[in-house]
Amino acid sequence: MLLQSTPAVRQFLGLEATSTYEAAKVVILPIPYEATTTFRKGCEKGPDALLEASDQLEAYDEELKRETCIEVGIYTHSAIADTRQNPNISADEMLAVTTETVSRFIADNKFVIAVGGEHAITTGVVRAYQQAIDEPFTVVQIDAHGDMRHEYEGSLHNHACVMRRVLEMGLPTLSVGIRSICQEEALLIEEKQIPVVWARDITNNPNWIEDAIAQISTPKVFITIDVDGIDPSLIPGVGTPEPGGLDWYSITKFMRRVFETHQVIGCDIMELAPIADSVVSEYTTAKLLYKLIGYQALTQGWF
Ligand SMILES: N=C(N)NCCCCNCCCN
Ligand SMILES: [Mn+2]
Ligand SMILES: [Mn+2]
Repeated sequence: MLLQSTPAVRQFLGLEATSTYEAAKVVILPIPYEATTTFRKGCEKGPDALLEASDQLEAYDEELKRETCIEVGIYTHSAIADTRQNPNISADEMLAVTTETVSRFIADNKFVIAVGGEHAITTGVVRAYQQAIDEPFTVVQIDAHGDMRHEYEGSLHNHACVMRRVLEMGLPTLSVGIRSICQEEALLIEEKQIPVVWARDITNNPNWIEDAIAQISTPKVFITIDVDGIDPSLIPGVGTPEPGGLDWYSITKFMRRVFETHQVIGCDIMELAPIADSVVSEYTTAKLLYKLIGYQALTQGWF
């Protein structure tokens, strides 16, 4: 059922595809939380910028040959842990409300896509899935950075530590697009043999997608996308841009293959920090989010 009245919360794709929460298969959860970003700030503005840009997306997906949003109800929830409203939200408060909110959506059998905000949020999202699912799942990370530091700038929940917290949950991981790590992370990756697809190897290996897929050790997968994993020439609006990132068709082809070969239980898209007078970062990120919904619909028989 499409809502007739204008919803109080800006909806992904605008009014073209608004669904009620009850009718929606997909719930988008804006989490404009920013507390530990280093270098360039602004990712607390990411969710709103993405939603505004999404108005300009075509409902029709020329790859899937479907109007995904018409066939798959998409509901955008109100923002949580909004540091624009309350800069003093603690990491523990953000994690608690994130886990509680995502848990509610999981219990309602929704496919959740959380939109940050800084990458530290992902700890709260993954906790919700680990509490809901009694089997291990692989956290597939798209990122320029390892984010495997034990702590950074005095916090265990710095955005540079999120994948260390995930590893501590005992979950298998696969990190893709990595091209910036510290010595501590290099030693950890070597010692624990953590699966990493290095950005530089992607350019040298035409079979990199299937080789990466082969490293996923569980049927279920959670995908966390730090948009700085994509090249800054495509998404310059990030906190710490690193050259040599994934291009559009690399990320979308990889995502489609992950959806085709594994059960994706949920996703998040983090670290979009829009640039004034430019829409390319938020538009590209919005389009990537829509592609994820399309691949889930395609592989789950929602079409
Ligand atoms: N977005 C991220 N995950 N960034 C990682 C933290 C930045 C580390 N800079 C280290 C600078 C040392 N001079
Ligand atoms: Mn990053
Ligand atoms: Mn990250």
